[in-house]
Amino acid sequence: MGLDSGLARRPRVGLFGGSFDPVHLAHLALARSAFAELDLDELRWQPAGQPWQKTGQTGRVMTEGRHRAAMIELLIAGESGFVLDDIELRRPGASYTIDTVRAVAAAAPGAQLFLVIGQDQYARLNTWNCWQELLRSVTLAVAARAGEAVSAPAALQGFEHDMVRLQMPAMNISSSGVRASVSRGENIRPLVGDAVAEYIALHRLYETTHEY
Ligand SMILES: Nc1ncnc2c1ncn2[C@@H]1O[C@H](COP(=O)(O)OP(=O)(O)OP(=O)(O)O)[C@@H](O)[C@H]1O
Ligand SMILES: O=C(O)c1ccc[n+]([C@@H]2O[C@H](COP(=O)([O-])O)[C@@H](O)[C@H]2O)c1
Repeated sequence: MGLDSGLARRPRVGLFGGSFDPVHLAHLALARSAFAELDLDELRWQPAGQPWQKTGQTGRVMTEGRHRAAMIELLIAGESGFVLDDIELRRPGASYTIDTVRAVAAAAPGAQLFLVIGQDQYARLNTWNCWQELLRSVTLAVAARAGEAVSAPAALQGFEHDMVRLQMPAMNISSSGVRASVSRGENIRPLVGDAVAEYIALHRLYETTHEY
């Protein structure tokens, strides 16, 4: 055993899950903020296969996973430390983050895991599957959303957990807003960047969306 073996730095891995339907520039800003502020070795973008809270009750149909993944690849091309991880697209059934965390932890024992989310998801984290185990397994990294400063929701108060506030200033961009803009024929380049806007136009995504 080497003299400094007890001092080895644990790999710091960020998990960034989302519907990403489509991915947009606030996602990129959030990922960059997390990567820099948390001193991550790697940030994994993990598009959800079946985001059950978005599809379950409403019956909303997600854009095919291959399109959502392709748009992420375009957006993160050239960003060092960012990887597309299709673990949730390959897993059948509802996408539960706890299953992903268990799988990543088993594959990378010793890694410190950071779960990157926006305040809207932090506010409802107690509705997630096995949320208490999840909170014991990761450090949350939370960003403000427009009109929603980072703040622990009442339902989590009294349940100790590690949480880091990200410094990223709130950005008023959402996937639902992008979908609505496309269906109105507006220019979405300022919301998603050129490459993703061109992909959406080429594949004629979101043109016939009726609910956002
Ligand atoms: N503008 C934003 N600022 C901070 N976090 C964001 C922003 N947009 C999305 N996120 C976070 O990114 C993650 C993935 O979000 P998601 O793919 O659902 O995008 P969305 O814009 O919230 O989508 P929708 O409008 O369809 O609900 C979530 O944790 C969400 O809170
Ligand atoms: O694990 C759960 O039960 C759970 C419930 C709601 C959301 N999530 C995850 O949170 C991430 C953001 O979700 P969304 O709906 O904002 O795209 C995405 O990876 C979802 O799979 C996870």
